[in-house]
Formats: sequence, structure tokens, C-alpha cells
Amino acid sequence: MHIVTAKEMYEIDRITMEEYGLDGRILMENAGRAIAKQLEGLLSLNQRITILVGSGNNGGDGFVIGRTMMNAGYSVRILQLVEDNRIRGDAQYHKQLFLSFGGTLLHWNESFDLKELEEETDVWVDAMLGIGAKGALRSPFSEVCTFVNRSERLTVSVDIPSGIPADEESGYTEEAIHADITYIIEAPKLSTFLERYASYYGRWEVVRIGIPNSAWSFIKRAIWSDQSVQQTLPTRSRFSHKGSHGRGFVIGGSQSMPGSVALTSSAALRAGAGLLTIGTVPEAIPSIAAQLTEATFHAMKGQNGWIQAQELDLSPYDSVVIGMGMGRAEETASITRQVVKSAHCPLLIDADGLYHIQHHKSSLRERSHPTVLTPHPGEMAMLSNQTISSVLDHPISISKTFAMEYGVYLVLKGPFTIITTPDGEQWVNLTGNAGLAKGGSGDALAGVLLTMMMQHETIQHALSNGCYLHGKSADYMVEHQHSDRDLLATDVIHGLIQIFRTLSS
Ligand SMILES: NC(=O)C1=CN([C@@H]2O[C@H](COP(=O)(O)OP(=O)(O)OC[C@H]3O[C@@H](n4cnc5c(N)ncnc54)[C@H](OP(=O)(O)O)[C@@H]3O)[C@@H](O)[C@H]2O)[C@@H](O)CC1
Ligand SMILES: Nc1ncnc2c1ncn2[C@@H]1O[C@H](COP(=O)(O)OP(=O)(O)O)[C@@H](O)[C@H]1O
Ligand SMILES: [K+]
Repeated sequence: MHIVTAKEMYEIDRITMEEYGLDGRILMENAGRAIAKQLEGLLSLNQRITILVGSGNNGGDGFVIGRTMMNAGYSVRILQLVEDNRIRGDAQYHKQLFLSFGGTLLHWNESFDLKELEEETDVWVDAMLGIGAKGALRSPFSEVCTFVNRSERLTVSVDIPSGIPADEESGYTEEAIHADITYIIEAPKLSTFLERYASYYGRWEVVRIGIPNSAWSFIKRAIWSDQSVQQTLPTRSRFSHKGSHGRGFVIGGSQSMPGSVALTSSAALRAGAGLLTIGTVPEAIPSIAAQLTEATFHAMKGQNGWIQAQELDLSPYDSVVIGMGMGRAEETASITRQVVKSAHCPLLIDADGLYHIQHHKSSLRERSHPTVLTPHPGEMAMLSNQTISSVLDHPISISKTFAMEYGVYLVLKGPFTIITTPDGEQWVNLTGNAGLAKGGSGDALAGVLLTMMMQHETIQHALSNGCYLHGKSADYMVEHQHSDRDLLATDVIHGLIQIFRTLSS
């Protein structure tokens, strides 16, 4: 399923209409009918529907929904918020149809009594503004949206909750519709995945309206779905041996922080690594070894409890991860730079490793093997010289610019993790929950990703599947054994067992 900007969606509509010849009025009919079908499944016949329409094509969808629901036996009213002469084109065509079918149309005016309308309403359908919304809500939209948000009726939005933008834009108003459900037309828009806007959508579903599959070919941004996982997760051969499943090297930890490297390694093993070696300071080995009997160790030279620069033979390894629990001391900065230069295999840099490369980003471009960076928004802000709030508002464009500029795979972590390739293609992972919002989750993810990188031919598939599995395990554990308060990274690692069992059954 693709993810689009407003501009891209308009282009897809244009291609469908001009190059394939599907009339805009038919697209609007399809949109309204697809949403009406969902509403019929959701509502009983005694629930009275009030549809709020604006001047654009989003309102046009509202007129089709009105006619279709009325025909299905529902009591429907439409409140038009703009003057008659503002409704044009396809929307005007469908408005006329609604009227000729005997629909009830109310017009907004200064003295309109919304309270009275609310008394005759069980469900608000918000068809005021869609992808054409610009800036803060103007009157009377702002008053109507404020009223609807205070009303305790079910609120269903068409395509986008009115008042929020489709893209990574600011300028929205807090009165934007807080929908219970949003029926998104054809493809989620960027704002569906932005922290600032996601909650306005409520629960969302995508409805198809007949856009041809080939019209999407220029869109390089999509959701990583259950189906994507089924198509790309490698199966195990009956004749495989430990070497077939990858030999990984985890570099990290310090005298005072042995835990995170233990989590990464445990996750890598549980995710199916063939062989795993942990490179850490000698002082950290006993505590890690006590938890992980399956790993082997490479005692690295340390200074003051931190890993220091040293000769390292990385040639036996299929993938390397560096950074977790390593600390920010100058000693570990040197080893990070050295590994960036000498790892002739896929390399994942996380946590303190990201801190160390912030002033050496150009060295990433010189690598001839894939490099993966896994920042959370704070680390992304540091790497891209932006503020955290700018990263949260523009995660999709900032990731893309960075990944393309430095030739890296970027996994920008968060409630919706964004995976970007050096070519600028992007995938959004939807699994995971707030139980992951605690120390240790990122360390576990790094381990799962390390293993996936060793087992997939395509790094993007590895990263997307790794993020999916990590989040899916958290979802499973919160649903069956834990809550999003008590979930620990070790529980997430344990939950992988169930996820793999389900995927292979
Ligand atoms: N073929 C297609 O394209 C299909 C499109 N489809 C549907 O169309 C939707 C996009 O339609 P659209 O482009 O007409 O934009 P839409 O969001 O309805 O409204 C724009 C109007 O709103 C106004 N306005 C803007 N900002 C405002 C604000 N802050 N406060 C107040 N008013 C504001 C603006 O006024 P203006 O600024 O021009 O004065 C303009 O008149 C899309 O989301 C989907 O639902 C489907 O039917 C499938 C086929
Ligand atoms: N609210 C949330 N919903 C879903 N996933 C989340 C949420 N918060 C955090 N995560 C996930 O948890 C992990 C946290 O990583 P990170 O911030 O590096 O944590 P750590 O401090 O454990 O290293 C990431 O995979 C991120 O996508
Ligand atoms: K809307």
C-alpha cells in the first residue's frame, strides 16, 4: 500500500482521468460508494447521519455518500458550509444528483443552530476538507469543527480529518476534526504517520476507488505490510548449517554498561543468527556470558572501562553492529571510525556509535558495503543538525535527504518507523506499541536487524522485516501476556518465538 503527498495523489488522479480515461465523476462516485459501503457495515438503519460538506471534491464525495446512504434506507441530511456558487464541477454534478434523488440539503448561515442539528444526528460524516486543505481552518469551518469535536456523536472523516494537512506541513489548527474513524481514499497521506497529526485520524481504513495499479509506479513510498513480510522473509532450508544463517559480530558495551550489548546479542540469536560473537571489554564479559550461553566472545582492549582503538579482523563476519552501551568517550570514537573504514560487510551503527559519527558523516559515503544507521528522533536531530521537533514534523523528508546524501540505509525509529534506502525509497512499519517506548527496545531491534541483514539478499527487506518482527512481537506480548506498561525488551525478545511460530505455520 502506497503512501502519498497531496501533489502525488493529484497526479495519480490526473493520470487515471487523462491517460486511462476514467471520468472524475466516476472516481467520485466510486469514492463515495466505497465509503458508504463501509458505513453500512458500521451503522444500524436507525442511526441518523449528518454529512458536513465544503466547497471541494471532498464535499463531492460527501454528496455521493449522502445519496447512497439515503438509498440504502438511512435518514440523511447534508449541511453545506459554503455558498452555492462555490460548488463546481464533479461536486456540483453529485450535489444535483443528491437533490434530484430527494435529498435534504441545509445551508450554513450566521444564525444556523448546530445544537438543534446535533439533536437529530447520531453520526457526523466530515466531508468538509480533504487533500486540498491549506493552512488554518477558516470560518465557518473552524466553528463547525469545534462544535463537532465537542459533540459526543460518532465522527467519520472522508479521506482526511478536516483541518489537518496531507503533508509534512505546519499551520493546522487544533480545532481540526478528531475523527473516530477515517476512510482514506486509495492511499494514506504523509500526515497519517506524523506524531502531530496521527491521532486526528482515529482508526483508519483505506478504500479503493478504481485507480489502476500501474498509475502508482512513480511512488517510491509504501507501508511494509503483512503481505510484504510473507513475500520476502527467507525460509530455512532443511539442509542449512550454522554458516548459512550468518556469522555476526556485536561491538559494544563497557565496564559500566554491559546490559545493552547483552540485549542486542540475545535478540540477534533469538532472531536466528547462525553464530554470534560479542566484542567488548574484558570486564563486561562475565555478566554477559552469564545470560548468554550461546554467544562467543572477543575480549577487546579497553581503557578506563571503554573499548579502545585496536587491530580487528572483521573478515570472518557477514555483518557487524557497533554502538550500544559503548559510551561516548574519545577511545570509543576511534574504534567506531576504524570499524566504519574496515568493515567490508554490511555495518549497522546504533546508539553511541551514531554519536561518534556525527562529525565524520562523510566517511560513510566512502564505504563500499551497505551501512545502516538506526537513530531515534533525538539521534536523527543530532545527525542532521535539526531540532527534534523538526525531525518529528518532517521525518519522511529529513530521512530521505539524509539517506541519499550519505548513501546509507536509515531506520528512523518511532511509533511509525521509517526505513529509507540510499536511493530514497521509503517504507513505513506499522507494528509496535507504546510498550516499546523504554530503554532497551532499540538495543533489541539492533540485534534483530543484524540477523536479518545476514539472511536477506536485499538490505531493505532485511531492515523492514526486522522492524516488523520486533514490533509484532511487542504487539503479541501486550495482547497476550503483558501490558504496554510492564513490557521489557527481554519480553520482546522472548515474544519472537511466537511470531516465528505463527509465520512458519
Ligand atoms: N479526482 C479527484 O481529484 C478526486 C478527489 N477526491 C476527493 O477530493 C478531495 C480533494 O478535493 P479538492 O482538491 O477539491 O480539495 P478539498 O480538500 O475538497 O477542498 C478544497 C477547498 O477547500 C477550501 N479550503 C482549503 N483550505 C481551507 C481552510 N483552511 N479553511 C477553509 N476552507 C479551505 C478551498 O478554498 P479556497 O482556498 O480555494 O478558497 C477549496 O475550495 C480528496 O481529498 C478526496 O476526498 C475523490 O473524490 C476521488 C477523486
Ligand atoms: N510508541 C511507540 N510505538 C511503537 N514503537 C515504539 C514506540 N516507542 C518506541 N518504539 C520503538 O521502540 C524502539 C526504541 O528504540 P530507542 O529509542 O533506540 O530505544 P533504546 O533507548 O532502547 O535504545 C524503536 O524500535 C521504536 O520504533
Ligand atoms: K474530510
